[in-house]
Amino acid sequence: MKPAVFLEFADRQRCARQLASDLAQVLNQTLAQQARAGLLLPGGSSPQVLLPHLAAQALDWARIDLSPTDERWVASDDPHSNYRLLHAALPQANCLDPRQGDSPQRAASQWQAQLAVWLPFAAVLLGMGEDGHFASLFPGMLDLQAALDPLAVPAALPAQAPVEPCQRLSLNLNMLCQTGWLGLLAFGAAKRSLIEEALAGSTQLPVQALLDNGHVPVKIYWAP
Ligand SMILES: O=C1O[C@H](COP(=O)(O)O)[C@@H](O)[C@H](O)[C@H]1O
Repeated sequence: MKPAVFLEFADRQRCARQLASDLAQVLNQTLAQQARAGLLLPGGSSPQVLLPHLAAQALDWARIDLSPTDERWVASDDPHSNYRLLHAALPQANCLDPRQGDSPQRAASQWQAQLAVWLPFAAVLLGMGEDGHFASLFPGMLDLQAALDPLAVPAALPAQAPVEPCQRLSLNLNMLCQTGWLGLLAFGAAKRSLIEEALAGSTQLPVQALLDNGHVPVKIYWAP
């Protein structure tokens, strides 16, 4: 497999512009060959600069199936909801709410079943925390190793964050790798240092497993 590619930009706007254009190219290529394209995007703060650029791309949004890579177990209109962020920014896409049941376990299993119909995804973009987590796969989490196993059955699972909102839903690493294009968006010096350590193979953090996934090379978009 090709190694990860590290793309460095002078500022966040330039980074977001290029990433939006690259995502649009992948999605348009997919839509030229099939009826629908699956897109997974992260929540949190990093995509907020990306989403207006992405919304401005020439894309047939009605044919794009969109889901967050992970979700906080809060109401879908809560300001912490990743679904809320994506749906508000890209209202014309078919945005799937991961809250598909009345408990995290039931929601995860329904969300997983619905995503299985979209496979393979056209593109998956991840964010990363300063603790090295991606999606909602946090260092020290119960069953983390199973969720990071590149040979695990592609799945959605209940997850736990060390900070509020603690109860999460996340896709496992192998579900996130069922894609033709895999990207990681990260801003700031602290995240850059972590990525450099992971590229050198010297961390035990979740992001290390992402970069070493063995399925699909990761394109890293970074700006200060
Ligand atoms: O909790 C989460 O954190 C990560 C990173 O967020 P950021 O604010 O540091 O960009 C995010 O990718 C994930 O989707 C989110 O649920």
